[in-house]
Amino acid sequence: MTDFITDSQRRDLLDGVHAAGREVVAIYRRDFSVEEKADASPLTEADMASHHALVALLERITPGVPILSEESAEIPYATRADWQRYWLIDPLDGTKEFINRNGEFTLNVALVEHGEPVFGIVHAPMLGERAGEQGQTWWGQHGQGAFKRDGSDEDMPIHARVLPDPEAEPWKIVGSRRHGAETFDAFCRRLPAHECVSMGSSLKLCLVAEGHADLYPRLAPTCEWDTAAAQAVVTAAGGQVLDVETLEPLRCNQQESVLNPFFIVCGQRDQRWESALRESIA
Ligand SMILES: Nc1ncnc2c1ncn2[C@@H]1O[C@H](COP(=O)(O)O)[C@@H](OP(=O)(O)O)[C@H]1O
Ligand SMILES: [Mg+2]
Repeated sequence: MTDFITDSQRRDLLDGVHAAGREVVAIYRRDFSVEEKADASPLTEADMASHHALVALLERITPGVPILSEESAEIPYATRADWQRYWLIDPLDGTKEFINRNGEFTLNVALVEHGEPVFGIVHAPMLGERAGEQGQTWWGQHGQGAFKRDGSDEDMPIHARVLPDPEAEPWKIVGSRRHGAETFDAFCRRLPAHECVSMGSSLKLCLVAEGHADLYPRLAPTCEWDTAAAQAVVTAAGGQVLDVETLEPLRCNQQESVLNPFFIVCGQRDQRWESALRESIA
């Protein structure tokens, strides 16, 4: 459990992430330029505006705590390996969804302690009834639980749900709009009765955290900043984010590479999906 983030710091962080979200929304609503990064992935003005806003916020609230952002990731492992505690951020996850203007993008801020995401905020400024003003926000903190804000500052507790009897209620499986469709289908074919839903960005993990989805198998690459904030939400909501090979929780900052192993997000472990997973990745 982290007592590093006090209630007042958390309030300031949530306010600051919302302010960064409003900067992103202003860009979303006008014409914006799209560049290509070295790895051929897109970069917009909004990614950089959010990056600068979040870095300034974190430096103000927790001076001296190191920050690793998708947009300033060139910090060698020799330096990062000594970090006991750091902020890991993805200023705009789902950049392609942002460009397509379907609203399924998020701002992601995680506090990682000894490799474990212990606190996280995921903010989707263009979702919900007050899209573009308050949007929707999920946050979780070890020892405090997980919560959703939907259009207001009210924190509603959320929980990952117990897997239903699939004969009575099909399992809900969430997958990416763009990545890993073949392996996702191979896994789903081996499951009992289920329904699939597609979603962009770290919102997929939030759906499991709030009990709107049962499983999110990610059998395609992601980076640590894509998942850390939402992993903190999922675990605080009673769920898990597990490496598909070891079924151990994902850890950050364990090596030079910031690539995650393939993983599955669940409310709880269950033999039925574990055997489907083993067969589909064999
Ligand atoms: N080949 C690859 N290697 C690493 N990460 C990848 C990847 N292909 C996609 N991703 C990650 O997957 C995220 C999008 O996932 P999804 O399509 O499920 O929403 C991207 O986030 P960004 O939008 O922040 O770049 C990106 O980080
Ligand atoms: Mg991302």
